[in-house]
Amino acid sequence: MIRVILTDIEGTTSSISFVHEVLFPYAAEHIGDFIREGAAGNPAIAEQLDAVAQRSGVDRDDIEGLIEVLQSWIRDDRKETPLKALQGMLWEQGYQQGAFHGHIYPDAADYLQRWHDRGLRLFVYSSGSVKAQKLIFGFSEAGDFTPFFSGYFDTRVGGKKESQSYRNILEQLGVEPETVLFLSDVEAELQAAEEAGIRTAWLVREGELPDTDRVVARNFAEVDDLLRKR
Ligand SMILES: CSCCC(=O)C(=O)COP(=O)(O)O
Ligand SMILES: [Mg+2]
Repeated sequence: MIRVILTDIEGTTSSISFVHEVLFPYAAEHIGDFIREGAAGNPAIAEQLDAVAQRSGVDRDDIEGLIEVLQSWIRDDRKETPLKALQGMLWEQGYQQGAFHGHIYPDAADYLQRWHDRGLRLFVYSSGSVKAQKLIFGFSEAGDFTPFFSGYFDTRVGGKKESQSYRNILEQLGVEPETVLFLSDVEAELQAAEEAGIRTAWLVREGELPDTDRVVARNFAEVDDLLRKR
């Protein structure tokens, strides 16, 4: 029986276009000045720049070089943990200033609340940092959804296409794999979760349905139908 829902964000609870056409461009526009102003005096930024330098091989004192690396990672949608941490800090400014609100599909908003009220425990697993996850749900256009979530996981538990990451999550949650349903729009993530014994549903929100043996859902109402049948 499913007792835990673990959900991806981009393409699952929220649109890919919001992430790629609003969040990423905002980060690209502001990250240079954010780092130039904070590199020396802000230990949280400095810590991430240490990691960018280590990962890229660019000299730690070459601030413009590090910014260039970060810009290229944004362009290439690289799921690098220090980039994701810095993006979370930047987006906090954007949300707080009202530059944008988090997108959440109406069906996701509806069923997250219903599942919470029904006693299911809800967790997020996204490549976006935990801070970014709390922001998109906390400042969503439909209100604050953070009270419905019991916890958040990001790439600090490992990459989303690696089965060990899901084993790490199971260990932290202290639950049996077959009690967890993972929702994602990316098949390689579903495959990795299944290798850890977790149940999955593939969110295919647009376009043709794939020819697959996997459990597929168009939206969270269809996921709910699956839950009720299990
Ligand atoms: C947490 S909102 C920003 C999402 C993000 O930065 C990202 O890379 C999307 O990753 P996901 O694992 O949610 O597909
Ligand atoms: Mg996704």
